[in-house]
Amino acid sequence: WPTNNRYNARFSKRQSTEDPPGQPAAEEPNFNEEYDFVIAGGGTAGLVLANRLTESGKFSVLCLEAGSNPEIVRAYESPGGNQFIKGSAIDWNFLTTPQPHLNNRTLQYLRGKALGGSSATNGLYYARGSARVYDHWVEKGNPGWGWDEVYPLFVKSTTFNPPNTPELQAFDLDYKTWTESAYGNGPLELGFQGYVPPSTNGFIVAASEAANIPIVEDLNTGNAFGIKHGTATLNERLRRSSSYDGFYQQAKNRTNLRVLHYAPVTGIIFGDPPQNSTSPTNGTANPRAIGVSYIEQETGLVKQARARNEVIVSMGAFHSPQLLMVSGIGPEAELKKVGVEPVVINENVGQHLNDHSVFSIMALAQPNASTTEMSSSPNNLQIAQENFYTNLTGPYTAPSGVTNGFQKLSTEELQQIGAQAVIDAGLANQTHIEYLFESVWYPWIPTPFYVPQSNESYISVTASSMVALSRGNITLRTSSMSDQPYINPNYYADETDQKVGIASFKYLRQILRHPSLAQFTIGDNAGEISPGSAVADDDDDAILDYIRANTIPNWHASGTNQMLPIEDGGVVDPRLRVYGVDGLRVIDCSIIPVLPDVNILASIYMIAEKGAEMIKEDWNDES
Ligand SMILES: Cc1cc2nc3c(=O)[nH]c(=O)nc-3n(C[C@H](O)[C@H](O)[C@H](O)COP(=O)(O)OP(=O)(O)OC[C@H]3O[C@@H](n4cnc5c(N)ncnc54)[C@H](O)[C@@H]3O)c2cc1C
Repeated sequence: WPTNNRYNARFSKRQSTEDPPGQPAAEEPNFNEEYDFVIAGGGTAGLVLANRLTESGKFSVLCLEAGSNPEIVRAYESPGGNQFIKGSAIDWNFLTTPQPHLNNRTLQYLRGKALGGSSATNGLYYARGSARVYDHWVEKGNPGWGWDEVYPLFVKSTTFNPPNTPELQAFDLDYKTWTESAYGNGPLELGFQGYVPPSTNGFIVAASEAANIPIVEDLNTGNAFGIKHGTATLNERLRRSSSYDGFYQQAKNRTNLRVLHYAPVTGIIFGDPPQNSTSPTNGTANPRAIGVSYIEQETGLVKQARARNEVIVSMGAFHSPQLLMVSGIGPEAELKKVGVEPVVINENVGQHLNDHSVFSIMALAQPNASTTEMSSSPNNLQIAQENFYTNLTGPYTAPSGVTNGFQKLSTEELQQIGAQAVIDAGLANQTHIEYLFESVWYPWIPTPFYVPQSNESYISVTASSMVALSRGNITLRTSSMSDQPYINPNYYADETDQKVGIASFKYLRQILRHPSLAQFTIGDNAGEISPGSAVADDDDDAILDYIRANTIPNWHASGTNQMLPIEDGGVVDPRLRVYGVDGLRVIDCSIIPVLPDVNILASIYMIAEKGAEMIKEDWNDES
């Protein structure tokens, strides 16, 4: 990867005798502060790192977060309040580019903008992938990331709260099972949602019988194939446990940790390491990241923070590649487009965006089988909130859906539906489709077939391919971090994704029509109103049209700084170091080389735990 000397020309410290006669000395960064590590982004991964890197006391750490404290949108803490985060001050409110394979629709893309990042705003569902997922990462060129190596880190992050208190025991406990040894005593608290309507258990039985998904004790022990009530990031008072609530609260009073919110990072600074540096990469010819610039929004002042050891970028799948690119690390044409002088050309930065997406079938439901009514009037919401805050009862104690089942298709079935490419990609031996139950109308958009009415109740059954092969990208709008990048997930570009989508639609119908679930619906065809009878069971073209009209993200964007050999599309090596640069790692969802076969939050906690462990090894912290 070619480099140039921009970092030297702009920022290197030079002896005045070395400067050519008559030339001014090179501009030096005016560092305001100095730490061992500077973490750009105080989200899910960023706050795990902030905690782990300061626990022994050996290092000082600055962590910079663009957003606020999440408590400015208090609804973030409650399961029922999840519906009020979308469009609020703790979300980035991104839009994708028009999606060519989804009728050119522009999609809302949610992303947490606060300490805790997306762990403070997400759907609360916690799941580890199949062992095969991580072993696959190793096969792709990432030693050290196999299931046996990463499983202890999944365990380390978490504490499981059994439903032991009188309040939790008052809820229906069917299918709320767990394997005790799968959890440790870490800062991230897990437990079960509270109230769920009876249709939720109906869904579990229906999915197990109609889609051949076994009812299991736990999905977090290396076999993600099965169904039960999901583990949720909730404490025993059913308040959200995010990286802000767990990892940050545990570490915030340490004198060697400084965490700033309202402090957006604007660029990475390159230059020489400090003279007494003991960097493991000291003396290489690579440019070296020595700090970051940021805006301290509360004073309006621009600051530059020096990182004696390393800069760690943890800004998520969209902003992390954007920061690399505006700082000079990225595809040549992309940097040229906005006039950024290259530091390291790497064509892979911002590419290979991989995401899961969802679509649903909606049915008219009996009011007590749905939680739609809770949100249908301010009065109902007030009652639900009061019940939650005073005695931990009622529908506000649960998000509208964290009961998910994961289906594994046989090799024969994959071939029969036209998904040989899934097998070829090494994804045969994992789960293939996630089925989700929502006790409301979901996704929240109307479809071409039905507009949700304020006086009706709904349930939705949702499918998400866990083997999405389509790839999109993140590209620059301008050279400034103040402007959102272009986000193109490119859903359904790959024809195999279309085949898997059609197959999963057919299973959704079978699940909805199964008597265990259909009994809670109103009307013909198990209450199906979207798409309803206009789309016949065997009309694949009409099914695909429906999917194109109804798909939204499942919020698992990843891969834009893949951990892979550089010749295979990589941006970081297996120790999460950016190729061609010293003193710079990326540790967040952007490094994922192959998406897990479940929702990805648990894997981000694991990646951050592993990143912290590797940094401590490299900098001789033996704690
Ligand atoms: C709405 C939603 C629902 C989801 N539901 C689930 C779920 O139920 N289960 C599941 O497993 N996964 C879910 N996910 C996915 C999961 O939460 C994310 O993949 C994960 O939290 C990402 O972690 P991260 O550390 O990579 O990024 P984030 O947690 O997003 O952190 C990135 C941080 O960087 C900050 N940042 C950005 N730019 C700058 C800048 N210039 N300077 C400083 N800071 C900056 C951001 O504000 C943010 O705090 C969901 C995601 C969303 C958005």
